[in-house]
Amino acid sequence: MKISIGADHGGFGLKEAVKQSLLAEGHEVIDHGTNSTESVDYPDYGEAVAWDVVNGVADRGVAICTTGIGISMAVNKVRGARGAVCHNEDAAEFCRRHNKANVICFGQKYDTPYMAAKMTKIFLETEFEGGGRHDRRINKIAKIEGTSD
Ligand SMILES: O=C(CO)[C@H](O)[C@H](O)[C@H](O)COP(=O)(O)O
Repeated sequence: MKISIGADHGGFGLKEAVKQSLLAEGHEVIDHGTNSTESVDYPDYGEAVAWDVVNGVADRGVAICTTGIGISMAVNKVRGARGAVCHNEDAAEFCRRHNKANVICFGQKYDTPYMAAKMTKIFLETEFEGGGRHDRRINKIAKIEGTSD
């Protein structure tokens, strides 16, 4: 798959680790940076990842900051992006199965490289269940933001 990834200075180290795990799994990676621990602004990186996914440049996205919170807020401001902050495997699975998340968000403060790589793998390999109630809810989210899914 083609994966867009981005992080601010607070997520830089974890981004590098997740990027390496993606490459090792044979994925193509679009890396929007940042490329050091020099202070930057997380909305710039969340937005870049979200647009890649929404525009079909990437199949899925990974966005990382210190907590995962700020960058997920930025991701979710882009119409059609569904960013999910995950800190465990169950969340990584269910954000796909029920919520059709297209961007997974991590917090370097909470998520180890091992766990982030594991959650990313689950996120990429799990399909949206679809079906009546899940489609209906995704469509309601799309309606809130003025898009159809
Ligand atoms: O976690 C974040 C946003 O939710 C960011 O990664 C920031 O690093 C965090 O807000 C701390 O900011 P600082 O400029 O690194 O002190």
